[in-house]
Amino acid sequence: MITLLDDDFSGLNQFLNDNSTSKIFILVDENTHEYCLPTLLANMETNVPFEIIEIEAGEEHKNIGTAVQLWEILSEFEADRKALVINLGGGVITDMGGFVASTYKRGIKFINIPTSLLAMCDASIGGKTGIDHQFLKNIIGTFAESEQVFIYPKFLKTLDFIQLRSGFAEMLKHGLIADAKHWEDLINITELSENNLEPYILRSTEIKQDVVEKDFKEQNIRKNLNFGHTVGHAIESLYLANNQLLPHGEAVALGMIIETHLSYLNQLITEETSLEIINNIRKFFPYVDISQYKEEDILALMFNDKKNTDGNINFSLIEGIGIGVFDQKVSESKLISALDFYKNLKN
Ligand SMILES: NC(=O)c1ccc[n+]([C@@H]2O[C@H](COP(=O)([O-])OP(=O)(O)OC[C@H]3O[C@@H](n4cnc5c(N)ncnc54)[C@H](O)[C@@H]3O)[C@@H](O)[C@H]2O)c1
Ligand SMILES: O=C(O)C(=O)C[C@@H](O)[C@H](O)[C@H](O)COP(=O)(O)O
Ligand SMILES: [Zn+2]
Repeated sequence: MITLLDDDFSGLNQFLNDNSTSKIFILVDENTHEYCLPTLLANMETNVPFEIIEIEAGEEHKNIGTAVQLWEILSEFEADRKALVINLGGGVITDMGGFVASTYKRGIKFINIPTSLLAMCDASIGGKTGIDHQFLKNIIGTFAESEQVFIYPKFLKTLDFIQLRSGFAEMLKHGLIADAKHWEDLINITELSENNLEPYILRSTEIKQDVVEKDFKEQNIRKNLNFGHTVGHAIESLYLANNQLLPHGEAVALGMIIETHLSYLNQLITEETSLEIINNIRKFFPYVDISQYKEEDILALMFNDKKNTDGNINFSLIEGIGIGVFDQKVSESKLISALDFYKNLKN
């Protein structure tokens, strides 16, 4: 369940009041500690004792080392099965906090209070939790639903532009796979800002929630939400492995460009439609340099994608604006040609 929070956080307080909880653990990173926690603490009304747990910000900390630290902290504080974890942060916090909560003592309750655009529109919803391992994205994880998601759009006021744009990529994805009108609305935004984007957050959450309700464990239609991610995750992994920063959404934007071109090469969309999509994505996103990575390394990572079966890469592509299609096979030559297509966009 997704609840939009008013300034007094009454939706959250109602939840806390209705649930019998032994102790609350609020998970933050250093940024959400500084920018979001004060608002939460000023408005949260509960007699339940709470602890604040801070981890370092960034994808490079979404790993087993941090998970171990968090399990140990829960254990030191004798968190029992009636404890509640509040994940206050971006997708790293909601993925990691959800993973830790869903595995500690075989699962304790958690709620998500997303603070980045990406987490509000995508990561906090749908129960995919996880951590990266050996630079493979979300390779260890669980499907575990949060008790509730509480969205307070005003948290976006302190989010920087790069992170805002990163979340915008997932919103574009929602339009491309499920709602041509959402896509149109988004590409007509002239300047990305929290004010201009706020009206469209709700639609993205609806699209995500609707897909997840139909296929929680990603057996079929949920795979559409992975559009742009087969290539995107491979590139994100290579950046991570090389200690370079590439926000998730930028990797997804690049992935969507390449996978849109693949949709054209597989004759699912016309060249005209593919160029319309690609030009619009490029209006918002900078070129990501992938020339330093070998094609064989990119392909090897894609062969470890979670959607694959029987040694085949299963792409989630589009067969029109607003129409996702999953389990699509692509020949290796088309894949290489799509990577080359992207490299040639550099100039
Ligand atoms: N589970 C899912 O369905 C799902 C969906 C999409 C993405 N993800 C995952 O989400 C992660 C990306 O999430 P993200 O983009 O939110 O990254 P993030 O959590 O790293 O947040 C981005 C940066 O913004 C900062 N930040 C967050 N909220 C802020 C605020 N209100 N003010 C100031 N700074 C703030 C964070 O501290 C961080 O430095 C990736 O790990 C990705 O794999 C998961
Ligand atoms: O919720 C989903 O399903 C998605 O695919 C949403 C993606 O935006 C998200 O990045 C997700 O974490 C990717 O999942 P993965 O299974 O490919 O790790
Ligand atoms: Zn994503």
